[in-house]
Amino acid sequence: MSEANDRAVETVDEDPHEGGFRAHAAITTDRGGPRYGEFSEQVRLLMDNARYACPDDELVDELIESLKALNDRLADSRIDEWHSPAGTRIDLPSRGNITLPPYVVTEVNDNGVVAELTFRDFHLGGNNAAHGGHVAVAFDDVGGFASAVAIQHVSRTAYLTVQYRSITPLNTPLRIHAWADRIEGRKVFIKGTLYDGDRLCAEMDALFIKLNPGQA
Ligand SMILES: CCCCCCCCCCCC(=O)SCCNC(=O)CCNC(=O)[C@H](O)C(C)(C)COP(=O)(O)OP(=O)(O)OC[C@H]1O[C@@H](n2cnc3c(N)ncnc32)[C@H](O)[C@@H]1OP(=O)(O)O
Repeated sequence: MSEANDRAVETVDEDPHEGGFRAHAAITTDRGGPRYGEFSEQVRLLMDNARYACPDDELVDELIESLKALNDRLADSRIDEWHSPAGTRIDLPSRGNITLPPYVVTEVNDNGVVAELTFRDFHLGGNNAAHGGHVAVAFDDVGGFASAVAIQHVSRTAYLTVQYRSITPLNTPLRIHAWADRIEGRKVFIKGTLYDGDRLCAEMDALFIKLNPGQA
């Protein structure tokens, strides 16, 4: 890591370790400012381009210097996970979390959570199709969302299985749906589907456990 990264990590306050139940709900629409979404999009584009790039030596030298400079500037603005915009900006795709495949929630109701999800170049597994791991990541997050909606509490994935039914395309708006199939005490059984139009790409069967107060 760079010097700026070392500095940033040293100055982050120790997390009070409150587990899933935090005193302050991390839901915002303004952290990072009005152009934070554009910033996230540029980062995603960087990841997409890097996935497919084949730079020559001269360009690699140039890019390394540019990226070092960018990373130094970004590292100076690092804060702890609970206060960063990424993961809390509910007005942005995947709450502004660039590590997730971008999805936009279109429905939240008794039937669960529905979202429009697009795997991008960065999510390539092979042969222009999404990597299966990224499909599972999408199910985990939208499934966790559906669990939170069903029990109005934070829960954590105990298991998650994916049935890959057909190829999941990149750069195509897909429909992901997750819902609570049944709830037994702290256990929330979540099911999910991923469709490209009428074609079923994958299905999820998962168990989320409602966290106890203070549970880490
Ligand atoms: C707008 C904002 C949206 C916000 C939306 C945000 C969405 C984000 C979603 C991301 C979710 C994640 O990725 S979470 C990260 C990935 N998951 C993890 O790291 C979890 C690691 N594992 C754990 O922490 C733990 O094992 C837990 C919390 C899952 C369970 O531990 P516990 O709390 O001690 O519970 P425990 O007593 O063991 O189990 C409770 C009951 O569940 C059963 N059980 C527990 N695990 C399993 C299992 N794998 N398979 C079957 N059954 C199980 C037990 O038998 C028991 O049943 P019975 O005897 O009561 O019948």
